[in-house]
Amino acid sequence: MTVRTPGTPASKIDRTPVSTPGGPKVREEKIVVTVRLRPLSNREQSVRDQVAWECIDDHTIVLKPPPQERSIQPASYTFDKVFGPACLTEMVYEEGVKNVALSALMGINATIFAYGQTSSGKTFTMRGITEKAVNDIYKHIVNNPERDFTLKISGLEIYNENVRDLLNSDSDRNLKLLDDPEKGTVVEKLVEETATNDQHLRHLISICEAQRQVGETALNDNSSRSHQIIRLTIESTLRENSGCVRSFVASLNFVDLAGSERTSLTHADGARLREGCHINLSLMTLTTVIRKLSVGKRSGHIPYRDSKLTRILQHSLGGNARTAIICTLSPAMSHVEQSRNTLSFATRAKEVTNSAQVNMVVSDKQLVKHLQKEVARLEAELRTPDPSAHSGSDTSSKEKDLKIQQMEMEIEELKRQRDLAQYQVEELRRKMQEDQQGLNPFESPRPVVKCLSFSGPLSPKLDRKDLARGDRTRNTMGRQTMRQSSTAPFMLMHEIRKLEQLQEQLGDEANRALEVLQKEVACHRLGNQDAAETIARLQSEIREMCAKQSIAKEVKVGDVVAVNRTVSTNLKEEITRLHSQGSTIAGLEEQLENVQKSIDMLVLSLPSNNQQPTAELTPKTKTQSKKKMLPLASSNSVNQNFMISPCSPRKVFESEVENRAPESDDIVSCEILQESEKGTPTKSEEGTPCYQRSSSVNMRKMQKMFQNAAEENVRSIRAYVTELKERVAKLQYQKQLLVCQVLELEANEAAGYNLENDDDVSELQEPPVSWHVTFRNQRQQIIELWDVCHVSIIHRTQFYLLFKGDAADQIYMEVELRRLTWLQQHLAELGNASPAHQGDEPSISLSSSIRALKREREFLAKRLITRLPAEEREALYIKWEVPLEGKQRKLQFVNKLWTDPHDAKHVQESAEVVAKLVGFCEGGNVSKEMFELNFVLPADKRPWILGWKPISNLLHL
Ligand SMILES: Nc1ncnc2c1ncn2[C@@H]1O[C@H](COP(=O)(O)OP(=O)(O)OP(=O)(O)O)[C@@H](O)[C@H]1O
Repeated sequence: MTVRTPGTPASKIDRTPVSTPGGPKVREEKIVVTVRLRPLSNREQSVRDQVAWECIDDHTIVLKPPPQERSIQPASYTFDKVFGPACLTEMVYEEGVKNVALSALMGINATIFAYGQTSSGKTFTMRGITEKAVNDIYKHIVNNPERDFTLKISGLEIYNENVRDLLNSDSDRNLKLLDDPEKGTVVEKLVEETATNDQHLRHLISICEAQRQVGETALNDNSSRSHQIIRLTIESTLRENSGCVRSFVASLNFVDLAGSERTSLTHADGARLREGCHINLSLMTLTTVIRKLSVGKRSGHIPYRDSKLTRILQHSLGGNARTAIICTLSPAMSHVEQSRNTLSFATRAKEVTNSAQVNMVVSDKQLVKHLQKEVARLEAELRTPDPSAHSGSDTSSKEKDLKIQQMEMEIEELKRQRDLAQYQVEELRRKMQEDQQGLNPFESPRPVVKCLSFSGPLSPKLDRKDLARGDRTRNTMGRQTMRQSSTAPFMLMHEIRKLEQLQEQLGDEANRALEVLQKEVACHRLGNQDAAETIARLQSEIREMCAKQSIAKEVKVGDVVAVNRTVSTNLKEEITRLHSQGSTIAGLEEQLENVQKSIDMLVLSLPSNNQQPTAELTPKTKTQSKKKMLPLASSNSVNQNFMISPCSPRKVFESEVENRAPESDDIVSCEILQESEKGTPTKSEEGTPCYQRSSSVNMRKMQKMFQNAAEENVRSIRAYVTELKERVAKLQYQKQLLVCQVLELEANEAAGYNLENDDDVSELQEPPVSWHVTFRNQRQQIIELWDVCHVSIIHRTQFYLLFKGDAADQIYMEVELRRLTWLQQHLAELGNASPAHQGDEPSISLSSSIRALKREREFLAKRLITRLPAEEREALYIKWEVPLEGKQRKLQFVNKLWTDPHDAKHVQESAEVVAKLVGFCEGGNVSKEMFELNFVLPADKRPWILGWKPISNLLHL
């Protein structure tokens, strides 16, 4: 049989908090500490020992040394209760521990300790307390007939650190303590007897006491030489018919400790001395545990395991139990020091907090009983269908229906999810097939990744400002390129062809956009001959461009593979051809830029931009506005279609033909409309046909509608052109990337790598790295290269804020990295030599980069005043450690930005500051379009942006 520790009184425990309405779930409670001062013993009286202590009230005990004992300082101690020599044990029980002891009847573990020096009255007190508690327990049982109570008792003593069973007189052996993950510490094979009644219980208790080790010392004829623990386990359940299967279960421990003793006073030797040592040692551990617990449970390690006593009583010390300690004192002057120690222990114990809970248990036996009853009831119900039970079955059938409905819905949902998943798989498969066929490299970055991106880790970290390391990076990149598939050169050419097809497509789209715009202008009848002419000119240029491209198109993609034996020659030819075509893309960009300008002009001329509110219009302005407005409305149908699919002008035009009436008809219909609204034709100042204005409300409404439609049309075209521009920029980027790769291949070839015999490539191949990791590595490398190459910090900020690891950013990251690597190499080769001139622009050099960066920092320093309020500036100076009294603080501050590429926080904060100064973050809309990737010449040329231009010049793009 196994006794359970107080924290785990039963095998299947479902602990629920102490039911204190409105109170905390776990009852946190300090240990109840009382002091009992016994009368002077006969022995003490016989040696004329004097009384040193006095209980001055119910809570305070004071040390009052007699006048002749001048060396002893008076002292006062306060506790939950103090009991003087005249107090009976009953009072100690009633007022000191009863509450705690009887908690066990409600499922709360409880422990009552007696602590004190030898012969101070512990055993005397605990015997009385145990007796009183047993009385009360049985009184409670009698008073609560609705509950079934089971009382079990076990008794053990810890003698010389051995655990002995006090109910098993045959067993003299040391019982083992076992650690159970669920129950805590358990004493193996400890006898547990079930008490049949109070008499039986008392008898069992008396057996325990009789078994206990007692010996005579100089201070006590019957000195307890061991710590005794009598444990009552009380389990109570509501009686059978209640159907309740949960029980309260708790342990009530009566702990009579052996007394601390001084060998000098007990005159112990031999066995007594050995006992005394063990007693003192385990009490010392108890004191340490209490001391540590008194300063808080989280005060580090609590040495419960240092003695068997503290191990067994762990739950009573700061755990799941209510605990009361009675500290017993001898009043004798001769024991003042020992009594002081006891009071000091008591004072510590007052500060220890326990967390008691109600222990509920579901016993297997009860559960089986309950289930058997339930089964019997259901069987009976089935046998005799009772009409009253019918309504019940109706309810349950309704519940079933409801459940079935619910399940059907769940099945439907699951089916839907399955179909969706199947569809997604199909989509994925289709896309993969498309990718393999290389249908459209723009739609997804995947083909680029497959053919162009690095698969291995990037080059090692660059040392700051170490241009000489360019070689290493270059070689690493070269090797990385080499690690790509041996078909890389063919794939490159394949990619180039695909890009060209795309470029052609873009040209087509731009042309269509222009056509739409031209029609819009024609309909507009702005009289803006210039705009119409410009657009016509642009159209013819684009047509010309398309014609040029068709010659190049004659080389089919498939042909590339056919000529794979002369890879190097082909690549060189490709480069030459690309160089010759470089201006085409630039031209396309420029043309689109012009289209946008034309649109801007249109926007400026729209009624909304120069029209006053109708009520305030002068007759002249009214005439003008009407003149502009009506034809625009007539073309509305075209542009509504255009708005639906701005990226697919082919569709737009098809529907345009179907839906749109001739322009002249539109005008006529407008005229008719106005005529019918009793307007009179008139002439404008310019003498162009004009339409009668209507003063009616309907006419005003119509005007408003037309105006809105016109604005919408222009906005749509504008958005479309912007998108085209972005796509052209992307195309440019991809082309650059290809050129970079071709250059690298050439360089590698020149360096002796055998492109066509790449047998050991597989050996070099490294496991694929996830895009996220690659992105982080690439970004870090880019940041370091920016620093090394003194790249514009505005550019750095733009790039840093724009590309944050999106899958679609791969190509941009690679191009940036390649450009920078190229630039680093170029700068290293050039050193500080005077740069050669490329056309009108001087080629970039290290010193020119540094100068440009310096100018940029000066510009940003000036912006500090206009962009940031004084308080924010001051805060930044403090944060960035710019001396408050220093000169040129603005420049000092800006000079600190973007200076440490290895500090991620510094980089982030630098980017944030620069973004604020330049105004990137305003409105929170940082878009890729906004940056235009620096391939389109910025309208607002700043010296720092020019820093990039020579790179493209050097690449002849
Ligand atoms: N409150 C009291 N009133 C009268 N007599 C008392 C009281 N307390 C203790 N005594 C007597 O004092 C003597 C010693 O008491 P007791 O054996 O209980 O001390 P103890 O602390 O258990 O000692 P030990 O640690 O050596 O076992 C006993 O003879 C006991 O009857």
